[in-house]
Amino acid sequence: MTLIADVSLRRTLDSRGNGTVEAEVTTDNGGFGRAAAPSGASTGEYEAIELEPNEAIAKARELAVPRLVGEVFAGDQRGVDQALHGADGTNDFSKIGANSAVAISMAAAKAGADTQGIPLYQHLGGAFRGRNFPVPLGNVVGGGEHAADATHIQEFLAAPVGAPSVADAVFANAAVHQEVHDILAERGIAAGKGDEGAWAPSVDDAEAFEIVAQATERVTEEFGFEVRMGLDVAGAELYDADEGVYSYGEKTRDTAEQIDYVAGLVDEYDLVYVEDPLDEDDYEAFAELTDRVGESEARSASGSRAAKPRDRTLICGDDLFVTNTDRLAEGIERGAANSILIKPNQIGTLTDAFDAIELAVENGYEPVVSHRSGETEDATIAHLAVATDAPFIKTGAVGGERTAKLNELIRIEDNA
Ligand SMILES: O=C(O)[C@@H](CO)OP(=O)(O)O
Ligand SMILES: [Mg+2]
Repeated sequence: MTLIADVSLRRTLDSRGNGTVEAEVTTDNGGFGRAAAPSGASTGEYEAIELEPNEAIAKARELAVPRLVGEVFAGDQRGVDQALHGADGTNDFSKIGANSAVAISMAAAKAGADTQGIPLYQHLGGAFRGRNFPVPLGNVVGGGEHAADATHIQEFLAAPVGAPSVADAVFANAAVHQEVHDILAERGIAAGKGDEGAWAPSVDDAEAFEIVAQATERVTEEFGFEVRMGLDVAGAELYDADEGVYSYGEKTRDTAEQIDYVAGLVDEYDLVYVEDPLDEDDYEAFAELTDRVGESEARSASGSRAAKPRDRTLICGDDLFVTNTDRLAEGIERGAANSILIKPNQIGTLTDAFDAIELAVENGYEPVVSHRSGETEDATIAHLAVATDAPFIKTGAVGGERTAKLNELIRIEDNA
């Protein structure tokens, strides 16, 4: 049986050098799972609450562990996650910390898979998953909250939508990352890297667009399949609510101008994906932009999810939805966005993340599974993306904590 026999928690390092929560779950028949919580920098205002790691660990030991050990089966993910909610008692995990909750939730899932001797994606998604793979969105240039003195737009993403396999896609993104470096060198621009391994040159956004467009064109040619471009604008970080404007250094844009600006970028750079183009409270502006650029002819004609996401521009809500079904339901109601970013630690458990994905898919919203800027070697999100048939995964292009997920996707593809 998969009855949980032990839950242990410790403080470990994340990729930024901050502490995080790592959980280990063992079952009475020897199943084992280990997982660690990631952490954001450009966090949404409505995310579940992350506590200081030692505090989160102490609270989880006191309140959650007794409800799990000898009480719940690791293979029963909803049971595990219900116990975590019961132990916490709030709607934002502010009592035990979303970092403790998500680490335990993911470790239990791995223990559940381990006892059955099957891969995690199969435990979470069932026997028929593993044929489709998500397109990896790779951050190749960035700034915002992830790097000082770099671009205002937080992430310029490579999107290898034409790749015949996930392995080809992963290598294409790494090649775009290298091309960007070469182009920067050709232009005599020095650049360090931001939190997610993307180049963080001190250039304006217009030059970054030029550079990334050139790099994706070169790689498209070299690899022989289409590599497009995407963005995470992280609009809430640019938005000044008092003034009602988006600030790009000296240059500001009001909401109507921001919508025009992003719609113009979609056309000019044939963007396949735009995340958080607007403020996290502005459902209306999201709806207006989605109306303008979110639908393609292919999608309108079929009206179903069967239309490939690459046929239209995904307008994705990250800080807007924070993986929360209530916020997503409001977005669906108001026609805001056509895609949702899925970050398990934003909501605290895998069950909540699954419920958000299910609601999204039922309503024609594409789920995009995502890492955080502060990461660990944990590769659960690779399995989550395959388990849910997500069309995209956003998990960087290079760097050990990023390649942990990318290489896991290659392994899954190889063995599936
Ligand atoms: O905004 C985002 O989408 C993420 C990950 O790229 O950043 P952070 O983890 O800092 O919120
Ligand atoms: Mg984001």
